[in-house]
Amino acid sequence: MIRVPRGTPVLTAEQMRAAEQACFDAGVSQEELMERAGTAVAREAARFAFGRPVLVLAGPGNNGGDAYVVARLLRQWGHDVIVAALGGKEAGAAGMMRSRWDGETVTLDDAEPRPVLVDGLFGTGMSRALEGEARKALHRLSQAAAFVLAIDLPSGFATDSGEDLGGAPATATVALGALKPAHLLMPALERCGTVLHADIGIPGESDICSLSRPHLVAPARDSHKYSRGLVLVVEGEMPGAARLSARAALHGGAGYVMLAGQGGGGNGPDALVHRSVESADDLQHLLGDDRISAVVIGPGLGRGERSQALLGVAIACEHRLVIDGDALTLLGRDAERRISGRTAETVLTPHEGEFGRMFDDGDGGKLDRTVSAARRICATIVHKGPDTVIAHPDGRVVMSGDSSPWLSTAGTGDVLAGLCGARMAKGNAHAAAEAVWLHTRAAALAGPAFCADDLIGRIPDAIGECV
Ligand SMILES: NC(=O)C1=CN([C@@H]2O[C@H](COP(=O)(O)OP(=O)(O)OC[C@H]3O[C@@H](n4cnc5c(N)ncnc54)[C@H](O)[C@@H]3O)[C@@H](O)[C@H]2O)[C@H](O)CC1
Ligand SMILES: [K+]
Repeated sequence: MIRVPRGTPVLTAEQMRAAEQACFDAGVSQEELMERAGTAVAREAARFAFGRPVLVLAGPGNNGGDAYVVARLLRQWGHDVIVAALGGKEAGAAGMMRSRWDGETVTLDDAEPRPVLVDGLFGTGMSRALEGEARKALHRLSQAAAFVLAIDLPSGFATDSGEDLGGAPATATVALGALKPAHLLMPALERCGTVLHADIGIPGESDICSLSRPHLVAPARDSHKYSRGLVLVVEGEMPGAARLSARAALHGGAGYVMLAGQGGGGNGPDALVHRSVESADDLQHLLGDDRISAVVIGPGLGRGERSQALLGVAIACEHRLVIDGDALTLLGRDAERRISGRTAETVLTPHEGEFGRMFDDGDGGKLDRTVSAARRICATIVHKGPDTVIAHPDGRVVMSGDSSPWLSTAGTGDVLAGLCGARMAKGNAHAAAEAVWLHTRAAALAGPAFCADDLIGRIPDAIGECV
């Protein structure tokens, strides 16, 4: 189920205001923008209302201004609409839209619940916790509604971090002009419901965009296993995890996958080549093979001295490197010092706990913290979770908010690490986003209650949708 529009620019509140200002400077009035915003939302409200009575919440700012446009248009189209207002601007576009509403208006306190609620209390201007009458009424009215449509954002969530400031959930949200980080970050991500993007003529340029299906190309006719990429996966104390990564790399498009360690390869596919590595010196020797395209270390690595020594050799090598799992824990707060000097492309794939152990928490949201860490460490960070943030050192960011909750099972992180290795093997700058998309899509195809081995089996189908 596509919850968020794919490949769509994501703008922060400040970037949004700058984009709106650029429109005003180009001669588009705030009233015109508000009319476009309100029309886009009214069309969706009419679609979902099915003729049921509508209650429109109008806040004190421009989100409220949009709400008055929605109410006026729905009434013109024959819908039964009442506005519940919280204060309200006299001046400006919002004041004008408020004055053009000639239907019934009640206070939030007096508002009776109705089946369809349009939430125009607060949007990107949310600056502090929602309290008092506004919070009480919003929760009372949204809980009683059968369908809640939020204008731009569900009221009560911080635009740039997705933090819950006392907000209430929506069934669907119409994102105006561009997506905002809150549409793709927990907990707001879960409260937006289905996000619809309304292009209202605000050109939104951004380094941040939502994840989209990659365009992959089938191997050229003269390809061979080395030209498609040799991925070496380092085995550690738990060889099964490395085997999951290695199998994921094989199905993820690598031409040749080598499993290097003491595990003997287990009963993995015969296509998986096992090379015995006892010591760090053995690994160092193996990494001297310049046919290697990418190295994956961390899944099941363990945290003992031998693991630390293997990690040291992998970091020092000249190959593209994926660092996951135990290797991230071994790096800890030393990550920046040990990784930032690498010349070859490096991708770290931490979950929230591993990220917190490597980087100071800082007070920003997940997006800010990941972007800042990627810049500092000069590596790509795939900050995993239901809201995955992929931050590149050059400032490019891809956000994904559509992953299956069934991914919360052992080994799926190992699979993603192997997929990253396979996609990096071709040396493209979008490898991490490709891997995350394939991982997310394979999970959707695997349906409910899959295990990591099932997930691997679905990767070719996901690739099939991209070539
Ligand atoms: N993106 C677009 O293309 C357009 C967006 N529009 C709409 O404008 C809002 C943003 O409007 P703004 O006036 O900046 O802020 P809000 O309406 O979200 O908030 C109103 C006002 O409320 C005050 N406030 C903030 N937090 C609280 C709180 N916790 N309790 C009480 N009051 C609070 C604060 O002073 C805010 O200024 C955007 O979301 C769109 O809906 C344009 O209308 C059209 C183009
Ligand atoms: K809103």
